[in-house]
Amino acid sequence: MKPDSLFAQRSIVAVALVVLGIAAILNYVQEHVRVFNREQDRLQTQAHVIEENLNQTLVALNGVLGDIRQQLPAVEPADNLNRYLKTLSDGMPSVRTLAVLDVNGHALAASRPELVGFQLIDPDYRQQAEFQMAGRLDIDTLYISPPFRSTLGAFVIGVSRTWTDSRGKVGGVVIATLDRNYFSPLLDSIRYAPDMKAALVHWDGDVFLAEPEQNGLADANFLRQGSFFAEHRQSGRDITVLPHVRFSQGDARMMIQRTVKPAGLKMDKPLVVEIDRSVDEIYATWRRDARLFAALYTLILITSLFVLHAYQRKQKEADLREAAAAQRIEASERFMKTITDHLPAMVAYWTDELRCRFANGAYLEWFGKAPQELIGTRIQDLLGEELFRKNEPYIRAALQGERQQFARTLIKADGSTGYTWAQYIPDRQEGIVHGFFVLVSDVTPLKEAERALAESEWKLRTIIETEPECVTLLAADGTVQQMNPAGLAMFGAASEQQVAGTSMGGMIDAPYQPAFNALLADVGEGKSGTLTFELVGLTGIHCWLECHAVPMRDRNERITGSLCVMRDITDRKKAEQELQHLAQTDSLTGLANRRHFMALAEQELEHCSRYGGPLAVLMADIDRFKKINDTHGHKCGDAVIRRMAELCRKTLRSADVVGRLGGEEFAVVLPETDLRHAVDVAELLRQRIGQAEVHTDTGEVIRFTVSIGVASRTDKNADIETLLAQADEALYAAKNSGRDKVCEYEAAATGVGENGGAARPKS
Ligand SMILES: Nc1nc2c(ncn2[C@@H]2O[C@H](COP(=O)(O)OP(=O)(O)OP(=O)(O)O)[C@@H](O)[C@H]2O)c(=O)[nH]1
Repeated sequence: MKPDSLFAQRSIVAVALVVLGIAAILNYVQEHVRVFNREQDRLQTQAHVIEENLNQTLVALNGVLGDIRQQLPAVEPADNLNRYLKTLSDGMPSVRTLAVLDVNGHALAASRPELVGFQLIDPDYRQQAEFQMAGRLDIDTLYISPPFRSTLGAFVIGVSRTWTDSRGKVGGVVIATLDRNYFSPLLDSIRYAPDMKAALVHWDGDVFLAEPEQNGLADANFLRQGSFFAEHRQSGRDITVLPHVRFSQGDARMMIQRTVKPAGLKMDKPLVVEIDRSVDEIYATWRRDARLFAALYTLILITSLFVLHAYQRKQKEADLREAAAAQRIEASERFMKTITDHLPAMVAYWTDELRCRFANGAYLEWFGKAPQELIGTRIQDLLGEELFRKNEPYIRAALQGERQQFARTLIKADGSTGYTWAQYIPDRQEGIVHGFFVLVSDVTPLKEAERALAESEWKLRTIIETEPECVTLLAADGTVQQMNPAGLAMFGAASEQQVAGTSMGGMIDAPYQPAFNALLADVGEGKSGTLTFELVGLTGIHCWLECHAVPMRDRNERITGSLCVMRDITDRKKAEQELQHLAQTDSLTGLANRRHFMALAEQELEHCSRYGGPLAVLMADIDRFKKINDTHGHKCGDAVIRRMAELCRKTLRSADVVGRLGGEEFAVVLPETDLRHAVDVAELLRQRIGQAEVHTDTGEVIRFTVSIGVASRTDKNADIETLLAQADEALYAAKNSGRDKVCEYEAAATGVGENGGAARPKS
């Protein structure tokens, strides 16, 4: 809060308090005047009540005294007069005694008969009466005596009129004494406050009656030089109001003095009613209210000052907090501006009235504006009508609280085409949209990169789709995601949908599936590998594929699957198989040649060694084959050899391994066959060969025989060469024993065979 504001607040409170104080003071001054006027009116009214009563009394007495005076000659004797006076006196409660006095003051008749003959009048009053009687007599005047003590001791005022005898000579006075006991309650009745005093005073200053009764006051005389009473007398006014009199002792008082002198009544001296009240008591309520207000005002003053002080202190604290917050906001705004100015994007804020409130450096630069030019500008003016019309739906939607994003192609200031990606982000606070943030990114490089990427993708796709090899993408679980047309053709699929989601492992032949799964597992670990396998496609086409698999990774280098490039190697595989077949097969007989036979024999021997079964070997050689050749020609010799091979195939089991070791020599491995059964097989073979015929082109029939050596595996450590050598030894024995024989090899050779070797003929 500014010092000016603090001062203003203090001034306002001070002025308010002063105004309140002045208003209250004015009000209390007015109230003071009102209290004064009201009290003055009330005192005057009360004085008037007494005056009226006295007026009536005096007028009535004047009449009564006049009546008595006229009746005097008629009322005789004295007793009758006494009764007459008593009757009149009883009818007038204010009158204590009615009496007819002679000039000496002796009672000639009285309402109280006991007074007859006594001198009733006070000596002072008698002097006055005598004075009246001496010649200044006025029979029309009502004489009011000063208060005096009567013969019976009562304190009275005498009211008298002069009477004359039949000769017109003054005979005395007709007098009525006013009873103080009658006027005392009357005077007391007009006192409406305890502090109120009332007195009935004779014109000469003698006090006749005072309420409340005060010691000595009844006998006091107010007619002193400079007294208030003397001033009232001298003023000649009927009424005197003294708002603030102070006696030598006592409090200040408001006093009313009223002369009692009925109009039309001739009196020698009037009476005076004097009423007064204590000024302190008159203003007691006012003063109490004023004190109360003063206390209240002081309380209000202190409270106001305290509240103001507390409020201003809180305001100062709030100001400090606000200033700190403003500093933070300013720093934050500076920070935000620094950030936004370095952002490779245009940032701005538009209010709900579509006026710019903030724009970063890039935004200003794009539109070529300075900050002071742009802030407050209408968006229509900045964008222009055409662009505004295009963007207006997004603007309206953003102001409805919906986030907007859209692409826009713009012509830049330098004339080049720029691509932007705009976002309108509503500024929603407590459900109300106050404006929206604009974030515009220049995506021209991205667009160009996208275009280049699209071109690259198109090229790649073209390559893949025209690639004669199968290119397929597999998911991490080995299912097909994508496959190019060449791949679809290999797998016999009509469309990509037919294979999409299918397990690749399930599509290849069962024997290769473990190896293929192992390959995918390796790829899943980041390795690459190659596998050749056979495949029977969906349409039943058989082919050989060579698959090269590499891992596929996402942008985080996470392996997401595998890329498999599969080449159809069926032709190559067939050629290889053909070559292998040729390399392993004897071209004349189709049997395994020596090398292949030896390999197969090794396998069988190894199997036998592993599982512990028996195994036998035959060595067969056509007898005197040279002669056949020589007799029928080499071609017929070949036919004999082929027939020999045929008979071997027909006679022996498929599990038996037959090979042509060279010329007319054949070897056979008989798995799971002991020597005895091997000899039987050899014998059967010998017999069938012996029964066979080969027809030459010339119609001749060639018959031939064979010698067979049999050896069985008795020594577990014996290799195939040893066994063949043993069988060959038995063959040698068969040859030597006359041919067309089967000889078995015996380990403990004792005279076996014709040459005494370790073989002996079977038959
Ligand atoms: N037609 C033909 N003859 C062959 C082939 N290979 C070897 N020969 C001949 O087979 C003959 C083998 O003769 P020999 O080794 O002397 O034995 P043999 O005449 O059968 O006499 P024994 O074995 O003792 O009964 C030779 O004359 C070879 O030229 C062949 O592939 N075809």
